[in-house]
Amino acid sequence: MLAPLQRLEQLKARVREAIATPGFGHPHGLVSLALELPQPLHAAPELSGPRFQFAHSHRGELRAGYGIAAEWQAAGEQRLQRLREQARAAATDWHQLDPDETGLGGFAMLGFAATPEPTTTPGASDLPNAVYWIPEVALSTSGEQSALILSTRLPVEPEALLTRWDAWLERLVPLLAQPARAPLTPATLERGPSEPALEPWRDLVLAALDAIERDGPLEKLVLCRRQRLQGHRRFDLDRLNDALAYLFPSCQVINVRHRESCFVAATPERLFTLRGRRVEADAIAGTACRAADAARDAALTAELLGCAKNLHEHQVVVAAVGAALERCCTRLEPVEGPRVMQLNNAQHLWSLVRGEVDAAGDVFSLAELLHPTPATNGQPRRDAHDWLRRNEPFERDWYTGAAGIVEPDLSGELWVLLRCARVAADSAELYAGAGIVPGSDPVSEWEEIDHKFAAIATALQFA
Ligand SMILES: C=C(O[C@@H]1C=C(C(=O)O)C=C[C@H]1O)C(=O)O
Repeated sequence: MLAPLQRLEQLKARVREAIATPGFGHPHGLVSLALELPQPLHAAPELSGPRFQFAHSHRGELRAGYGIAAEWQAAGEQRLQRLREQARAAATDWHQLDPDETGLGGFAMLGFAATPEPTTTPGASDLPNAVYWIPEVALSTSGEQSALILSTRLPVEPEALLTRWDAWLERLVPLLAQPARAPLTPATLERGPSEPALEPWRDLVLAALDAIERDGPLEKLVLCRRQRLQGHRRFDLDRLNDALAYLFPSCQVINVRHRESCFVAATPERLFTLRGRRVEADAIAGTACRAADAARDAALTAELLGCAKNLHEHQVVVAAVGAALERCCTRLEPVEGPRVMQLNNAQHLWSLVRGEVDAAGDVFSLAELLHPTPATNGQPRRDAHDWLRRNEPFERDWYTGAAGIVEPDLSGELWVLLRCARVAADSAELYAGAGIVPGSDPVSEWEEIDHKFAAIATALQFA
């Protein structure tokens, strides 16, 4: 193993050396070059242009990408099947070079909006409906091992590639060694109106309850709100990432920026993890707030575990996740849970559903089967989707979509896009929702969503 590469000039020399090797001479396909970095990275520094980040403090994991080496976009009912075909074709011709034996390599990001219909509201989104994206430059940290990974389509002219990659290294490498910056004085953020406002929200919840209680298939609907926050300074993504990692160390801190605004989330909920043939999915539904006083907090936890309405809301999700996995698994393990997942601003009922997928299983087929779960949409899936399309006052865009890292063998992990905001310059739009089942009360659900908004709102104050 080579000594850790600490300086820009060393990395540039390594890149020049690598570009001259046969790996770059293939007449087609993709090549990724991984070079060892000396220290674990906790967050990916901000650079202008397209970027994404997935950072998980407790796990000590970071995956980030900048620029676009290759990407495929899709919308409509077939969006995941179409991306799957393209990802499969790309995977068969993707050469991985790992001269430092880091064990790390090129990867892609898969992300998609809540629903496959393209947005109809002008300006509502600057993210593609669904995208499979191989970044030109990536950072990867797993435990103590870190790498910088450069990827390109082939064939490529070596001198042009070297010029391009040198420019990336010059922009990025000096930022990797920067010490954490001192936090800013928390800013006052002005709350804009909530969409819907309280009265129309009450009507919406009552209409949902009516639809559920009528003789029909609907068992559960998840309704959401949008809240605008206006800051007095431009939000700083590095500081926002630091604050989210500090406040939510057990959540996945996600950023995705394709064009202008940055979609940011600190989500506790995995859609699934697929490693080898083993799949693990979270079922999270049923929420209580936290209390500063330990005895009160324990009482809230006990209440949540004993609340029939929350247990029913949770069970609907467990059953749907189990049924989805049954369709692609050769073996399912007994469900683990519900237990309580505690976050800074909320606590949730949480169960784990695990199994072994059949030979056809990959991230795309699992995403198709599992997304959206009744945790964010409702049950049954199609009826809930149609009801929400007719009744929700705005488009969800990527909120309650999913995103994550896909390995070249099409295994990987996707996260449900919750506790999120679309951040542009000095303003942010926050999205959050709550599950409605018989017994749900409009005002309690309104307050539950306020607690969920607090996840990103608190971090934005320090950005
Ligand atoms: C829809 C959201 O959260 C979902 C709804 C929950 C609930 O209603 O109890 C809990 C966790 C999430 O699955 C959100 O945070 O926006």
